[in-house]
Amino acid sequence: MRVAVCQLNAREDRSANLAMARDLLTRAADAGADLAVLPEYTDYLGPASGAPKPEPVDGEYGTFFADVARELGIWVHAGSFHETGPDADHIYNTSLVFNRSGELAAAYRKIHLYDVEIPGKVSFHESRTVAPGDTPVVVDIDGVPLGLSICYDLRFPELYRRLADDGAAKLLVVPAAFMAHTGRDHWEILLRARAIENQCYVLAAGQIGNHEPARTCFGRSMIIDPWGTVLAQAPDTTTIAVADLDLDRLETIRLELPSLANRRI
Ligand SMILES: O=C(O)CCC(=O)C(=O)O
Repeated sequence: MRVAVCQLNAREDRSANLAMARDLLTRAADAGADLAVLPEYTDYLGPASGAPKPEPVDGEYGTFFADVARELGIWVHAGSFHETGPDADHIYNTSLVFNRSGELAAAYRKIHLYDVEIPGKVSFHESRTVAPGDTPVVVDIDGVPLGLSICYDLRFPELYRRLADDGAAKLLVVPAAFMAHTGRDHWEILLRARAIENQCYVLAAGQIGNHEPARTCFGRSMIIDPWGTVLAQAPDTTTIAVADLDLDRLETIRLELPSLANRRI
């Protein structure tokens, strides 16, 4: 299976963001990818005051990526978008996955919300405008189980253990808009830890660069194997990173170093 992670800089112009995403997905398909992954909030990353009107899963955002998946004939993980929430003040931060025919294969609502106060560095209160999801999701991609998560979820290993355990996930996906301040020290180490401890491939697609009013995203989108080795990493620009996943290698690692089987629960 060949996979691609797409790295982009979404801003306030939703049509421009979608056009950029389509361009990267096309590049991924041209490179022979079976599955391509977009970052968190591919629809819009800008001031809360200009945020797009939230939509249902089958709204414009979903329809756009369903069409792209069908046209390109690849699996598309459409990052995340502003989904209609449970009340007027809250949306859901939701990922959608489309199969090669453009059918919706899965939807996942971000469970862990980024409520952080690091004086002078990060002040973020996601739960003021976003309601948490409550359901871990694993989706079958051409016979390979893919576990879903979004950005801050990365800090909660119990979610990934559940995806790998109950869901039998072999791939874990992390669409993100990871802050540069925390990303510098935590992004790669957390991604590689999730890969090693769950003996899974990890596909991490991040936003890159500045977004109004005051957010800088770390980028460094990467694909990691179950041994924790980085197979591909995007440079600091709008681009894709591509890697071939070897499921036999995953089984060999699980057989030779059976840490999942050696657990004492
Ligand atoms: O966990 C972090 O440091 C960043 C998380 C984040 O930016 C997000 O969830 O939007």
